[in-house]
Amino acid sequence: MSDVTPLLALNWKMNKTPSEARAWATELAGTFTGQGAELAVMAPAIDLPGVAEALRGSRVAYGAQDVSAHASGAYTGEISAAMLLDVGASYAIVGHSERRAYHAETDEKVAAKTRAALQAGLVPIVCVGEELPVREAGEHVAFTLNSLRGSLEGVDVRDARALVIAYEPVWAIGTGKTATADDAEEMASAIRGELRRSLGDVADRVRVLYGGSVKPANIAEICGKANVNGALVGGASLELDSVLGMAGALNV
Ligand SMILES: O=C[C@H](O)COP(=O)(O)O
Repeated sequence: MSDVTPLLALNWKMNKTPSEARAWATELAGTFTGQGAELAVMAPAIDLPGVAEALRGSRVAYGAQDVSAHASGAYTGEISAAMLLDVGASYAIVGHSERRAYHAETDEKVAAKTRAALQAGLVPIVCVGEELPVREAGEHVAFTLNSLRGSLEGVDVRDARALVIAYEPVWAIGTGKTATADDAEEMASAIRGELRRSLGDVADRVRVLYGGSVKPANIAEICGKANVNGALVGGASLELDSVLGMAGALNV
């Protein structure tokens, strides 16, 4: 593992009511000691005020699962970066494959959200990754890098901590099929190369995460690879024991 502090980002997706989220976060705050990794809870937006209160004074960060491309105005149902920052959020997932698939989010839209987050001072976790037929055709690297370029159109970052990239092969999400650690490293390394071309040396310290059926039993091997700086976790992020197990496995 490199000297970049790994990020363990917990994507609850559409799980946990505000009461459940607050109780869970209270328990986490009392248990997590900050073992060698940064931990961030990516909660449903409506859960965030309660999560914020529960995590106050702890070493756990939090964020949202999406953010509007717009700063304010007539965009019914959307939540702006400024609103998220106001409840103390540090991160927003952008371009998750479920948003791309179920909400028709294109790379262009993802780039607009990424820019909006960055302009406001919220760290976007920009997700890219291929579907199974693309991998089977051997085109996964070219596809994912093309998507990354589109998702970062117009983005310029000087501080490596301002941006996080998550490689999530769609075929490994919620399926129990994990990419091998070598698969994750192949793509993370390619992503870093692309970031170097667009951002320069700052790319060496941008965190590149892997996501897709990560759990306590496989996180250390995957995140032990040189270019993998943590994980974006769905299913295994819902239970406290499993989260503490993953955080412990990342202890460096
Ligand atoms: O954002 C997280 C990913 O979609 C991975 O989900 P998963 O860990 O349930 O496979």
